Amino acid sequence: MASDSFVIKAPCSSANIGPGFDVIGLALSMFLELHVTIDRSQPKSEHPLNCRITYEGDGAESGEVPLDPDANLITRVALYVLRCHGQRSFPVETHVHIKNPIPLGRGLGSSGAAVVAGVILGKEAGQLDLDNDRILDFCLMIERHPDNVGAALFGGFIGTYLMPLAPEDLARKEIPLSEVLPAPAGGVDTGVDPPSPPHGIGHHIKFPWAPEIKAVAIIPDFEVSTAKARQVLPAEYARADVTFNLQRIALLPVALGQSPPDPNLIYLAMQDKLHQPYRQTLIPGLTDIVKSITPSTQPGLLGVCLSGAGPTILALATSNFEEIAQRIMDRFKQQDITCRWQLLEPADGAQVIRT
Ligand SMILES: Nc1ncnc2c1ncn2[C@@H]1O[C@H](COP(=O)(O)OP(=O)(O)O)[C@@H](O)[C@H]1O
Ligand SMILES: N[C@@H](CCOP(=O)(O)O)C(=O)O
Repeated sequence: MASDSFVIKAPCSSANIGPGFDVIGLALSMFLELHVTIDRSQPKSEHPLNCRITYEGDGAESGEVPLDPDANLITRVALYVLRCHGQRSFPVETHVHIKNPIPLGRGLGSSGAAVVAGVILGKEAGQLDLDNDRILDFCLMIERHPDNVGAALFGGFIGTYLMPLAPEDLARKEIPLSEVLPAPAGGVDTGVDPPSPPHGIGHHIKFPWAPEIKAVAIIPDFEVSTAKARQVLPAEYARADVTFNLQRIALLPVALGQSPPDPNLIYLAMQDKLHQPYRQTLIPGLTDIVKSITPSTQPGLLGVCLSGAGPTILALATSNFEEIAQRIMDRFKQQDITCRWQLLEPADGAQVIRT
């Protein structure tokens, strides 16, 4: 086909949902879109790596998202996929228009959606035969915790897990990120082939979700990078804290699938001792905010947790969404933090729409 035009759509996600650190992910109804046109009839391109990027959405005014194809996360990921298949650059002439409403660095999986969309962009641009399991392998070479990319790729409410790999595959999977996505080279191809992912790194299982449960995202006006929010976590945990989370993670998927939902069970099942207490250092008042409302003090509320690595707070509820959001925003206000809120619901996974 001489020219091709399509939209890649990937949802945002809320990871962990309390006790499910690096395991549980929930795809939600806010979507990154890549509007792509490829004109293969052009003899050559004026753009580095044959790709022009335009961007609208979160961070557009601050210029936080680079428009160089070897600096932008989405196109770097796509180039990684292309180069693993012997293609050194995008086809002449590729235009990627990014529409991104997902707030950057807020714990709603903007990077997970970007990585999933980037791998699919590489697949489509390179006309590659990659199924979703293989797409997940590529995603996991970049975003190494599977909860966000799993949710963005497969959609819905999921549990994710990594498989034990043979030693040579493990070494390949643990290759430093700088070798998978080399530092921006100013459009110059270093000619070095990147390491291809081992097969079957990660998998997922879908959990049921009771239709009356909605997600209220309370989004503070500051960023916390996921990398920084992982650095504050301890290397080791007390056995009692691990047991506490195991007991709750065994309840969570059952509790959120039951209709009608049991608010007290869900509230209990969303407690965590493995990541939220430590992230309080980056999110002022976090522990108090998470504990500030319960189903007995707020009708409609089911549970509250940190969304991903934060700073967004996720409240699951069946009604009174605005009141719940306002109560949490008031708590943040006591810390001089302003927020906005958005009502979201579970979403399907990434898709390609031909235009
Ligand atoms: N649509 C996008 N286009 C390009 N880069 C993006 C996009 N979305 C996210 N990123 C990159 O990912 C970073 C945020 O990732 P991260 O710290 O993991 O936070 P989160 O995934 O919780 O939003 C951004 O600063 C940016 O570098
Ligand atoms: N399990 C990860 C999830 C990070 O999610 P993000 O949306 O903040 O990128 C973690 O808790 O670090």
